[in-house]
Formats: sequence, structure tokens, C-alpha cells
Amino acid sequence: MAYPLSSDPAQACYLPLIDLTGLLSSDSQQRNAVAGQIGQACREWGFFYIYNHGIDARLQAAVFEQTRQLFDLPDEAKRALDKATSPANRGYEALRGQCLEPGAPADLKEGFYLGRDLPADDPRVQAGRFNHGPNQWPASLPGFRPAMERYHAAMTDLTERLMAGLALSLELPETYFAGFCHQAMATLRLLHYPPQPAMAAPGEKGCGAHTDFGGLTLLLQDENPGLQVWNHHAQDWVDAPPLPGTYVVNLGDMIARWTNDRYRSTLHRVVNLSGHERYSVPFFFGGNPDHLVSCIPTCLEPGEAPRYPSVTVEAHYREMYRRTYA
Ligand SMILES: O=C(O)CCC(=O)C(=O)O
Ligand SMILES: [Fe+2]
Repeated sequence: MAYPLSSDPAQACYLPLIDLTGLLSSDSQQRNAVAGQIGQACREWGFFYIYNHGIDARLQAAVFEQTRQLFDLPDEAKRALDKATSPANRGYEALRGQCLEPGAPADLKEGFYLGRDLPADDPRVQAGRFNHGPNQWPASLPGFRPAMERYHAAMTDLTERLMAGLALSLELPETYFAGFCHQAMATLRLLHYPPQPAMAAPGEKGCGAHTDFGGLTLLLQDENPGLQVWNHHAQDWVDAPPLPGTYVVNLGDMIARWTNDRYRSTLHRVVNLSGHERYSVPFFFGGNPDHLVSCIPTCLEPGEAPRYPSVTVEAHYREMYRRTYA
């Protein structure tokens, strides 16, 4: 088998597991204590689990229920929502629609993108700003839109708290990333992975090895494992299995740029060896499109040069979409 899952049970909790209770508290000492754990996880892994995050389990269940129903729709209904017809990158993408790992076969996943719903007469939509516009809603699923909109709003709040924790962990004011968070692009991505085929082509898998493009990603997984994270210590993949009640949080490339790689944007991939259909829902927090991402001065030693030029969020995203949807 090309991608054996680890048989080491200790790996189930290989990645740091952080209780978020203190970060959501009004006591700054408690927030600082959690920020310390976040900082360590960001330096060592760029990946960690969170629990006690405050997102309602019933809302999560509703999101999964609607996700399954969406992907169960006939092909024709899904293709009517094709994201290629949306200037704002919203809607359906078919199996093998993206190739996240250069040189590997296209990804064995189908997906659906949605974000904040902006009307066609919003100035940002009229100006053709990246990722700004109306969603495409499946007309035959009346429960879809309300569940997704509630979930998107709740995840935006939670991620803003995490960004404040991230600032604290870098010994910056909690509001340091407020400009980045203001009217942020935030994308909910619904994913469906069929079981890994027995006769897969070499390198073919659910989702090719990649780093995430944006700020923070919060991943909701169903009960089927498949996510693997690159362990730079051991130079090998470790499993990031679903743990009930948690999110897997990982840092995207913008945070590596901000911190001159002190905080890691770590490679990960999906190989669905579970034998079941796997559904997952990553929430990508991309930030304000006009925000300039430049190396944070306190992340440089005297004489150290920034490894990345400054870039706006929008320019960075356009380039990453161009590369992976060639
Ligand atoms: O489905 C997963 O577990 C991970 C998906 C992912 O890494 C992505 O969409 O960027
Ligand atoms: Fe990812």
C-alpha cells in the first residue's frame, strides 16, 4: 500500500491538544496562559487540536447533514452550481477539480465553496474583488443556507478569538490582527472524499500535500480518519485522526510570512483509507483583502532579513488559486 496509516496508537494525540476555555475567558491571565500553549504548538507543529471551543455540536451536526445531502444530489444539480460560473469562487467543484500537490494526480475529492453572501450591488462585488460576491445556494435543500450561514458566523467569531490569542502568543497586543480580521474573507469548504480506490494511480489520493494559503484554518472532520500532517522532526507523516469535540487548527502561509517562519505553515494531505465516504469541513480565515502581510518586526533578530516580500492578502490568494486550479 502506498500510504499506510500509522499503527502506533500513541500517535492519536501526537499533535498538541489545547483547552480553549481560558482563551474565551474575561481574565487576561487565563488568556495569556492559553496563548503560551498556542505559541508553542505554532513553533513546533503549526498544527494543534482545540476543544471547549464553544461551537454548538448540534450546529456542526446540521452542517454535516446538509453537506451529505448536497453531495448526494444528482450530478446535474451539482453542476448547475458550478463554481466556474461564479466570479466570486462560490459553488461546486467536481472530483479531480483541483491539484494541490504539484506533479501528483488531481485530488480525489469533490467540494463546495461558500463565504459571506454579498449582493451584486455591493461596491466590492462591482469592483470584482477576489472572492467577494453572492453564494450559490442549492434550491432543493431548504435547510442548507440557514445552517451554513449560522455556522460561518460562529466560526468567524471563534477564529477572531484565536487570532487575538495568536497575537498574545507573539507578545503583541491582542488587537494586533484587528485590521486583518476586519471584513475578512472567510471561506467554508465542504468536502467529500470517496474511499481511496484499490487501483489508485501512483500518488493519487484525496488531497495532495500542500500548505494552506491563508491565515488560520479550522477543520471539522467526520468520524473517518484520513488527514496526515508532516512531522518535520521525524521527516514522516503522522495521522491527525478525528477526536470527538475538537477542531484541528493549522496555520496558513500568511502566518509563516508574518513570523519569518517562526510559526510554521505545515504540509498536510488526505488519504482516505477508512473504506468509507469521508466528509470534512475546513473553515479558511483569509483576512481583509487589502491587508498588507509583512514580517512582524519582533519576529526578526537584529541583522535578520525577512524571507518573504510584503504582499496583500488579495494578491497572495489570486496567485495561490492560479497555481492550484491551472
Ligand atoms: O479534509 C481534510 O481533512 C483537509 C482538507 C484540507 O487540507 C484543505 O482543504 O486545505
Ligand atoms: Fe489544507
